[in-house]
Amino acid sequence: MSEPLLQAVDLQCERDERILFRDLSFSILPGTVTRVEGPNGSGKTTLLRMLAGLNDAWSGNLLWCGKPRSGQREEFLRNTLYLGHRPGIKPLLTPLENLRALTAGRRPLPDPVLREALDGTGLAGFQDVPCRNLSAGQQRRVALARLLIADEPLWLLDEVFTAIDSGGVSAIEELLQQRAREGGAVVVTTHHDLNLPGMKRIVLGGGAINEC
Ligand SMILES: Nc1ncnc2c1ncn2[C@@H]1O[C@H](COP(=O)(O)OP(=O)(O)OP(=O)(O)O)[C@@H](O)[C@H]1O
Repeated sequence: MSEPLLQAVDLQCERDERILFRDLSFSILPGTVTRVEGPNGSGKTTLLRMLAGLNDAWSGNLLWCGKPRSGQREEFLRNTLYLGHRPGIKPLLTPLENLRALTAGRRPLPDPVLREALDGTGLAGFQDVPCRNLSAGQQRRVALARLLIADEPLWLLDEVFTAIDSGGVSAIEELLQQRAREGGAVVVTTHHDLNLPGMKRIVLGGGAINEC
């Protein structure tokens, strides 16, 4: 069996003196899609932000490729794509300008590549329109265009299906499976009825359970 990309050991997180989860252990293996499930407020976003290195209020251990993540933060960040539950789009910028800004710090790409990614998310004809004039689903699609050009092996995706129509959801499902087929791994939270073949689950709320 291949080595996990990410391993969580005995994670515990408390919010306002309430334990969200404890003794939570799981492995994220290459070639897998894992869904984090649980009711509103059970800690899905909190867990994803912990995994992404955006929240330090937790205890336990996280290993990246078998070694403590704390000692290899830059390596971890370089290999991880996190999309939060807000699209993170600047309303005054166009989709193209937003995508340029979102990718510039990591892997600057030429405009034709960015335009192709925006086309691929159904934004042909809207690439130069300020995002404030786009619908909620179109704004989400600007953020999702990153998935078409991402080379990070680990994707952490929080509620990225919000405001996306059924055709768009199917296209994203295919991208997640493609990342897994390519040897990457995806951890996703969603209230959508996502049911991919072989999908792993981490279930929060009422005592955390995991199946991976
Ligand atoms: N910065 C914060 N400070 C204090 N409590 C917080 C903070 N962020 C979240 N919480 C609390 O932690 C709990 C879990 O929140 P979280 O957003 O992780 O849940 P969730 O499972 O993603 O919910 P939803 O399905 O509604 O998106 C909630 O009770 C929330 O109020």
